[in-house]
Amino acid sequence: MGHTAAVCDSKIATERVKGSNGVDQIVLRNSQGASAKVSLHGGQVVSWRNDRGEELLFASSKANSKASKAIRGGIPICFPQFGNCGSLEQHGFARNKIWIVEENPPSLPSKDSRGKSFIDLLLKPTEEDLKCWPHSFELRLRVCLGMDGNLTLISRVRNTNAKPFSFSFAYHSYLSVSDISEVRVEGLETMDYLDNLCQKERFTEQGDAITFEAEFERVYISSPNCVAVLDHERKRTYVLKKEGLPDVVVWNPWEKKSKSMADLGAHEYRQMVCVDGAAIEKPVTLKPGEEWTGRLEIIVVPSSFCSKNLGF
Ligand SMILES: O=P(O)(O)OC[C@H]1O[C@@H](O)[C@H](O)[C@@H](O)[C@@H]1O
Repeated sequence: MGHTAAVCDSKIATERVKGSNGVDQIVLRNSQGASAKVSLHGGQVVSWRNDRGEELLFASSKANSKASKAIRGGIPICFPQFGNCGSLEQHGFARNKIWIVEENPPSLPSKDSRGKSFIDLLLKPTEEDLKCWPHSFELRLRVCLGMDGNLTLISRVRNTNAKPFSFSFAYHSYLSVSDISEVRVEGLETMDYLDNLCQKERFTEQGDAITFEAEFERVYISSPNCVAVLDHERKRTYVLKKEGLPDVVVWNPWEKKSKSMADLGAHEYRQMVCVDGAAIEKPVTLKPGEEWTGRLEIIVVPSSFCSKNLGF
């Protein structure tokens, strides 16, 4: 992690450290000892720890250390394309670009800053980006760590072009779990989904909750704004609350696919599940000057708390 230097964004003191891929990361801390780390590579949250120092996001032991690649784990930002649905590279270019810290971004509601440690990042297209996606935009990301340790990501996309454009977006959130066989995703019952393992065919979720026993790759359409991921072994529940993000992606590569992924350890698929707040099925369209906001808050609670208080 080498060099450290103080970064003051004038609102809150944060720290800048060098990531193992050589790209700077911003460390956010709250007064309770929780922390989050955001890489300028991709605007990707690469670590989120609670006040006991436990890592809440999965990070692969074989994560690529090249500065040109997204890290396998954390929360990569997929923009302006999700997956391979388009002419761009898989999941779009934003996760592979170097973002900058923005000192004075346009204001956000006070709930997205009050009492929180936060950092604002900005991505604008380069000449190179404009050749493959000819739309001028500003993509802003605020990452906030609350007093309670909650993690909130707020993305804003502004059309700075003279013509409308459309895009897809996802917070590709790799949650750390004890073992995938212990995991249950609640809140997506009866929802329609596109199954990426069946040529994106549309089905309706029949089960009470999602459990995992094979490769899983679905986009749940127009899903509720609150989804819970329960880890029975750890008795820990992640609650994802989203705004402006109608869809939820649920992904686990399972054994065979993970063997083909050079940056994932042989059995590491068991320690992760991706549950993403996303806008995929209906791409977002912005007219010149318009702005879109997509907000994801992740809360971690004991599982007993969740079932009693969150209505699952
Ligand atoms: O390996 P990547 O590009 O980070 O993508 C990871 C996975 O992301 C998922 O969202 C896709 O549904 C999978 O098909 C893909 O393999």
